[in-house]
Amino acid sequence: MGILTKRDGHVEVVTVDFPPVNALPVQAWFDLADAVTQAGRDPDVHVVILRAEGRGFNAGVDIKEIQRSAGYDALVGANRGCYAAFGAVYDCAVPVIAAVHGFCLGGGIGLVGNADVIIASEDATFGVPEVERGALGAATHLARLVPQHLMRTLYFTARKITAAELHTHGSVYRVVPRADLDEAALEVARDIAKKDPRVIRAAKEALNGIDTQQVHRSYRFEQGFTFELNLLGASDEAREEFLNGR
Ligand SMILES: C/C=C/C(=O)SCCNC(=O)CCNC(=O)[C@H](O)C(C)(C)COP(=O)(O)OP(=O)(O)OC[C@H]1O[C@@H](n2cnc3c(N)ncnc32)[C@H](O)[C@@H]1OP(=O)(O)O
Repeated sequence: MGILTKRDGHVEVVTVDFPPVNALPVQAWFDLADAVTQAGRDPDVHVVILRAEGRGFNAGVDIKEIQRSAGYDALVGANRGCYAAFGAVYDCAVPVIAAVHGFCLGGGIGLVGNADVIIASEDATFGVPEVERGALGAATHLARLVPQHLMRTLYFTARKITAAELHTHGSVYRVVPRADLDEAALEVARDIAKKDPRVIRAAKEALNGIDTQQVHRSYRFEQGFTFELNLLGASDEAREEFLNGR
């Protein structure tokens, strides 16, 4: 359990393992950020794969941790941890390949939307249920996966979209059977790892440099509304509703 790392040649495989659903507590977001950043700093690493164990890739922030914590430390921590983890994927000095299975929700979209390549299994679904949780955020990242009006529709309705649908939009590169997911991600990773790492690192920096979307500022802007909704009490009500099963 935890954020685990394993080297496969020049590929660093970062695995998220927080049963039962990979809803990450505050510390795990920071640990994930550290693992991805450290991997990029290692000159022997040419590419990173981000994957998960268990029922789904990611269920977002640990809502229970926020609700059982007094004050706002866990809420602020979750927001700062997500900012750090999403940013680490984007800023990683080498390409990050997300290998997604099962559900990918909320914070999971933040990770995947900032990744360089997305491979998904046939069972994968993606969604941002923030409006039902009294939070805002990850629209920045969902907007990287689908066109604007679909992003808005998904955001306002909290509906999910399948890996196959994302493939039609070009954001998911390949959709494969669940049993083939790791190998499919490794196949792309090895292809990248074969190239001159000096060129690949320069290419990552160049692609970030010409990106029209300022992902860090954009997400930080969204987070401001999460804090407003918390001050209004709307967020607390939404989280209690989720935990009480309504
Ligand atoms: C910027 C980022 C923002 C965010 O990330 S906001 C949070 C966004 N995430 C969500 O809203 C996810 C909500 N969860 C779900 O939709 C479902 O769950 C799943 C699809 C992930 C899994 O569904 P199923 O397989 O039917 O399992 P289950 O019985 O619903 O959940 C198993 C246990 O996991 C707990 N759990 C699920 N999600 C979270 C979470 N995000 N934070 C804390 N706990 C969570 C449940 O409550 C339950 O627990 P118990 O076994 O004690 O009843």
